[in-house]
Amino acid sequence: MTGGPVSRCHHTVTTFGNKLVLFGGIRDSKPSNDVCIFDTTSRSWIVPEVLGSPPIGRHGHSALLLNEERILMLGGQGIPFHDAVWFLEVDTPYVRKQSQLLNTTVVAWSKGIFGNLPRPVVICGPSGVGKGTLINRLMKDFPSMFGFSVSHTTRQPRHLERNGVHYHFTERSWMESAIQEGKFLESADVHGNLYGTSIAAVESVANDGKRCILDIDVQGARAVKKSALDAAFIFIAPPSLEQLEGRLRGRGTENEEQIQKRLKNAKAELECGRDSSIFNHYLINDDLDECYSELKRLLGLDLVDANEVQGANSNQAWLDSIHGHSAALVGGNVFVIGGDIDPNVEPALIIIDTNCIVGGAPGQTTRLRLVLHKHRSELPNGNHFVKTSKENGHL
Ligand SMILES: Nc1ncnc2c1ncn2[C@@H]1O[C@H](COP(=O)(O)OP(=O)(O)OP(=O)(O)O)[C@@H](O)[C@H]1O
Ligand SMILES: Nc1nc2c(ncn2[C@@H]2O[C@H](COP(=O)(O)O)[C@@H](O)[C@H]2O)c(=O)[nH]1
Repeated sequence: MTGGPVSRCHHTVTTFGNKLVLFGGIRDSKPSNDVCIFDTTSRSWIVPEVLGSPPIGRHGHSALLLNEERILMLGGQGIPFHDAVWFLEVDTPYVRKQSQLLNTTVVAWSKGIFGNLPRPVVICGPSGVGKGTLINRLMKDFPSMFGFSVSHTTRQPRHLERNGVHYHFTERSWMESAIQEGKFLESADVHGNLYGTSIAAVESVANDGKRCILDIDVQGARAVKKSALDAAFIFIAPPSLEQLEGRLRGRGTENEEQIQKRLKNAKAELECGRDSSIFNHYLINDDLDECYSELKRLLGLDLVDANEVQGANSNQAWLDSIHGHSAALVGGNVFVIGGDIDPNVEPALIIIDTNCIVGGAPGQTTRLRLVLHKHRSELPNGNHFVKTSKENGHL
């Protein structure tokens, strides 16, 4: 409990049960992204535990409670179209579970996406099979399309491995606490070290509008399968255990004891790779070029020219820097009226359908749908469109 949030203006306050959820505004002359909750029964302020990567600070945005479980935050001055919709989950199953775990009030951020994002891809297979080689090639050929989920690990960095690029190299005690705090999507003991995918790692790729690639072991794949992340699962197998051993030795990054441990674990992993309740696809990495072509085919890239691939989300400029507008919810449709979209552009009417949204924290909320976007000049009766709509009983 505190005496209340720092004073501000151009924020939003949304009613949720007996609580008021305050977000954003100009605070200390800067756009803020903090969340404070006022309990109207006890008349006291609560500072919640905020999970997920938050949006950058904003003011002049609007906020609406959807289905008594999440608050849609829309726009904000200077906020680009691709960052305009965020959800603050206040009572979803994920938030309820985390509240129980952490024994405190929890809210969680999830970025809103129009349409479908391609599913994240989990690449799995025994150590030395060539996962990293295939993923590096994919990232090099399609840099604007794919982003790598940088895992945390307690193992020592290899020669040329960079912290924050290949892995976040971490102390076990730090990682164990972070896992307890719910910051990891999955984690596992692999070949004697702790590895894990943080929620932030997956979110950071998705927030860049890219398709996330996870290179994780079979225990991790099992855990991700059970999570809210709707991913495609691909298992990569070697042509033989002898060739796997040859590749591991040829790589020259492990000592004899570690090689033996990895080869021993490979046998169980190869059995698990055949489990069709987890893996959608099974590839044998014999000839590298052939395996890479097959991987591209599975990902729908076989007919795509790597040089022509652009980033996602290119046609939503109608939400660019929308602020000072008002928004109302009717039957799952968000009606956005007015607002300074751009000093040179007149106010508009925008209708966004939230009825089909899927996903949510930890991760993004997708399948938002644009129903209508009209400039003032395109609306009936020019300046009086709100009055006219009231008279007609609909917008
Ligand atoms: N099809 C292939 N034929 C021969 N060598 C290969 C093939 N694919 C990969 N390699 C080589 O095998 C070694 C292991 O590959 P890589 O490091 O990509 O494996 P990995 O599956 O990512 O292993 P880890 O899980 O331990 O990170 C590398 O030296 C790589 O050049
Ligand atoms: N469950 C997870 N497994 C992971 C993760 N990151 C990597 N891995 C797997 O560990 C082994 C060994 O990797 P190495 O870099 O030490 O050779 C390999 O199978 C990886 O796929 C993770 O975040 N979670």
